[in-house]
Amino acid sequence: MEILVQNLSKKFRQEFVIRQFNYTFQSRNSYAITGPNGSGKSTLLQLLAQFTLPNTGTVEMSGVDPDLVYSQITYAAPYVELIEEYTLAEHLEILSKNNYLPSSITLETLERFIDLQPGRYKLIKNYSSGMRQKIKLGFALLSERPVLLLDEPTTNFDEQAKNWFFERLEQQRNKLIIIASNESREINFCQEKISIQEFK
Ligand SMILES: Nc1ncnc2c1ncn2[C@@H]1O[C@H](COP(=O)(O)OP(=O)(O)OP(=O)(O)O)[C@@H](O)[C@H]1O
Repeated sequence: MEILVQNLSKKFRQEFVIRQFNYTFQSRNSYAITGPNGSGKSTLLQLLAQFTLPNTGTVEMSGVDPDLVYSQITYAAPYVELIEEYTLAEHLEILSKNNYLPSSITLETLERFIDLQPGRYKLIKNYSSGMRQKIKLGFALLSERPVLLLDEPTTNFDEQAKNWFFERLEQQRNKLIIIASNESREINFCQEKISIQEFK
């Protein structure tokens, strides 16, 4: 499977954030999107996930209906929020119903995977920011969708949480992984490096 991106451009007001981005992303490969703050890394991930529309260009996924590209993608980012007033179990129920997570994932599996103490009735807003980040990443890593988009995944993580994340990410090398980052360990995990500055 591959993602073919052709002539992708995005501007906000009159300013191009990304201009003429052409690239082919391959399954079983990993890509770091790098660039300074405000250079367009998150915008590129959002374009790939079809969260936002481009001004020009296309994103095609081999063998997938163009309107269903999003259904092949998992996406974890600081701005993709959990629902504060819901519990972990309620999130799990929604994500299973939407086929984001396999129905075989139980609350116990999830809590074990993300190393959390059982808390059936604990609301998301009562978890720390690092734990919430772990929950988001846990959902993305437990999904069986073939494309994994991660925006600054280990921001706010301590060393132990970073180790937790990279051990599990290593087991996902069969997916197509794209990480927007300026953090050396995240960049070094990836086989390919793409500087967003080349597409201005
Ligand atoms: N919805 C929007 N409306 C207007 N401008 C936007 C919008 N989204 C992003 N931008 C602008 O586009 C530019 C790129 O933002 P983006 O968040 O993609 O950068 P980034 O490289 O991910 O930054 P960071 O490293 O700080 O997370 C910025 O100048 C930002 O202000």
